Formats: sequence, C-alpha cells, structure tokens
Amino acid sequence: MPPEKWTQIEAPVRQVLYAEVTPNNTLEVSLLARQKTKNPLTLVHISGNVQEADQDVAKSFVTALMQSAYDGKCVEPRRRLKVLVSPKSGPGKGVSIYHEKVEPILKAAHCDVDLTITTHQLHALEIAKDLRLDRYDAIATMSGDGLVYEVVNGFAKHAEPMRAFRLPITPIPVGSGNGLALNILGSKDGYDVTVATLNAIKGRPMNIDIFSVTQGDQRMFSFFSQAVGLMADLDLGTEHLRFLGSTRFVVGFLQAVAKNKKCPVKLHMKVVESDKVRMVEQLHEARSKTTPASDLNVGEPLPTDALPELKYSNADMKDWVTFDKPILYVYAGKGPLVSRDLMQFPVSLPNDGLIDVVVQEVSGRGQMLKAMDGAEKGAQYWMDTQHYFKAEAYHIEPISSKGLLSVDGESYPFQPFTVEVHKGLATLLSPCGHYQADFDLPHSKVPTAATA
Ligand SMILES: Nc1ncnc2c1ncn2[C@@H]1O[C@H](COP(=O)(O)OP(=O)(O)OP(=O)(O)O)[C@@H](O)[C@H]1O
Repeated sequence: MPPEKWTQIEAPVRQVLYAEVTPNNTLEVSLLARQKTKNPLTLVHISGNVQEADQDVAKSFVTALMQSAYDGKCVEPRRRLKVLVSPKSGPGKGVSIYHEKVEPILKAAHCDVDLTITTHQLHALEIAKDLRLDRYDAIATMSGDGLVYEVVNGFAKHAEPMRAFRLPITPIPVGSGNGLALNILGSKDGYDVTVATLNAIKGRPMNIDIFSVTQGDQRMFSFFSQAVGLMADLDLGTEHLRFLGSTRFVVGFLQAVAKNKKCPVKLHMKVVESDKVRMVEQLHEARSKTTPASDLNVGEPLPTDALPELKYSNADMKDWVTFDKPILYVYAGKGPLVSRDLMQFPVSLPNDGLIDVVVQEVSGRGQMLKAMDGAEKGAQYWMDTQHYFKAEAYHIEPISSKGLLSVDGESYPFQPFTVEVHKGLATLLSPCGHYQADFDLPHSKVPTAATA
C-alpha cells in the first residue's frame, strides 16, 4: 500500500530499487519517488499480501520489474560496494548523512556494503592501494573531491594498477565543491546525496582521462584540475572558510580579485586545438555520438598491468606553444563544472585524451568581477582575455618562489611541473555516459544557414 498521505506514486522505472515476493507471500517494492514534482526524492516501500492463486502472476511481475529497473539486466542488482565516508569533508556531516539517507537506500536495494569511516588524511589512499578488486563492483566516496583524489592515487600504487582503475569510482557529495558529482549528475542534482546513491546502485561505467603530474622525480595522478595563480589561491587559501560550504569559493574569488596579483609562471603547451567556436562544435558532435547507457563500455581490463609510461616529463617542447602575456591564473582540468558557481571547462569531454587549459590574462578588476556574471553557465569562456586550449600536455615553470600550486585541491610545492593525459584510464559511474552540463554557441556566433 502507498504510505500515508501518498494517494498515488509515480516514478520512472529506473528509480525502482528492488522488488520481490518474500517467503511469507508478501509483495515488496522499494523505490525512490517524489511526492510532488519539486519535493526531494524519498525512499518509499510498498508491500501487500499475495493470495495463493496470484503467486505466479506476482512472481512474473517482480521478475519483469527487476529487469526493466536494472536496464534489461545490463546492470547487476545487489552491487557490492566499498563505501568510504569522510567525517571531515565540507561542513563535516558525512557520517550522519550516511546513516540517515544513504544507508537505508543501499539496504533497500540489497547492496552488499563494506563501510569504512575514514579516520585520517590519506586513509582512503591506503584502502584503495590494497583493495581486493574481485570483492567489489564499485567504490563510493562520500566526501568532496578529496577522497576521489586519494582513491585515484591509491589505485596508481596498487599491485595491479590497470585492473584497479577499471573499478568504477562513484562520488556521493558531502564536501564543499563536489566538482566530480556536479559533472556526473548535473548542477541541479550534483549536491543531492539521494541521486548520487541511486547512481552508485545503477550507474553505468564511463571511462575518463586522468593526468600524470610530474614534479622532479615525483609522479602523482590528478583526475580533476591543476591551478596556479588566482584560482590556486582560491582553492588552497580558503580552507579556513570550509564551514561556508560552496559559498567559500565566492568569498575567496572576491578576495583574490581585490588583490589582482600577477602569477609568476611561464606556460608551455602541446596544443591540439585553440579555436573556441570549433571546440563547442566538437563538444556537440561528441555528445551526439555518446553511446546509449545500455551499450557503455563495461570496463574491459586493459592489455597490460603496468601504469602508462610518461611521454612528456622530459620533452624538448620544440613544437609546443609558449604563452607570452602576463598571467592572472592557469587552470587546467577535466569536467565542465569546478563548482556550482563556475563552469570553467565548458567544452571538456570525458575521454578525448586531452586536457583543457584555461589561461586568464591579467585584466582590470571590473572585468574580472563581470566574469562572475553567468560563470555558472560558462559565460567567461567568451572573454577575449580568457584563452582556452585543448592540449596533450603542458609544462609550468615558476619564475619566483612565491606562489601556490593546487592539484585536485591539494597543495603541492610551487616548482616546475609537467602534466600529461592518459586517455580513458580511470572509470566512473554515470547515469548517461557523458558530463551533464549544457553549453552552446551564443547567438552572435551561430553560423547562418547557407542559402541555395
Ligand atoms: N577522519 C579524518 N581526519 C582528518 N582528515 C580526514 C579524515 N577523513 C578524511 N580526511 C581528509 O579530509 C579532507 C576532506 O576533503 P574533501 O575534498 O573530501 O572535502 P572538501 O575539501 O570539503 O570538498 P571539495 O574537495 O569538494 O571542495 C581530505 O583531505 C581527507 O583526506
């Protein structure tokens, strides 16, 4: 029976978590539904007795419902999940949100959950490094982007790194920025732990490029972004504002623009594309070819089990482009949204083998403040002082010792570093097989139709 006050329940079949006829002849269905269009998704259990004569019909109904609910059997029900919950991400409510919202949904979907609440920094890295890969179908990180970074770097240190990278990572957002969850689930649902939990249960594997960042003889892996200049100050210089959640970045941006400090670096890039209009067209072309969810790559193992070799850490950079104007910041990465307020890489594609490199020239404070207007939809992409490149690799050389380098929100020494792309190396879970962020040409740049 529908729960009290719910006169009827309507939900897409994807939101059905489980259906069964129990040994004592009760039909039970668990699903996520909204009581009204604008209400949050809620866990709903429906149950009713099955008469002796109706048992076969009820069992057939349950089998058919489970098949449609799990994408015609393309997704295995009862996923085995390693769940990591960080008590220190964002406002620090991860553990209570897990028990109140996430755990009941995973239970209702009959998932096999192995939970760890992280007890210290790098705990997630240690777990990922030694993870028994055949024991799980995915690893869920209930945190911000920090635990995803640790899992990626843990997989890189795994005894079988390429197999480890085939295990999908699925974020459940309780951090400040939650960039990865925003890109997978979209701006509207990117902070919704219920939608993210549904993705952990039903999402399909989607390969993404990740990056090697080399600095001296150190090699680390980045799945999201690297920043120097204003954006690094914003990322690393606002830790004390963590309690503000995502507002922390707006406050930090205003403080950084007030300083308008030139970033003392030289930037060299192995550029593949720099035409902004063409990059938007390529985005649309790639989207139109996105494989339907039921045909996505299900994570075949890669041919070798060694990490990809570095191609550019000692490159001669002969055919590379050097940026020659004063720089306010360099921000490079993968995934359109870096926070809810900023679509920094609007033409980013998950698996094109390229990194999007944004270089903001030093410009007036007024123009930078104006850049906030529409930044959540990527409006700053069209600013003449914001240069946008797709590259296979880039190299940054500080020309002063004073500065910050942020790699996926973590602080690194402000020293020379090189970044290169590994195509499709890591795996996420996605509801649709592409990033959920729309971006288009403004009217002034849409080519007019050719006349006969
Ligand atoms: N028990 C713990 N004690 C101390 N630090 C922890 C503990 N558990 C996790 N951490 C660390 O807390 C940090 C949380 O970062 P995380 O990125 O998840 O949150 P955030 O910075 O608020 O979000 P975002 O990256 O999305 O802006 C990570 O560096 C993680 O290693």
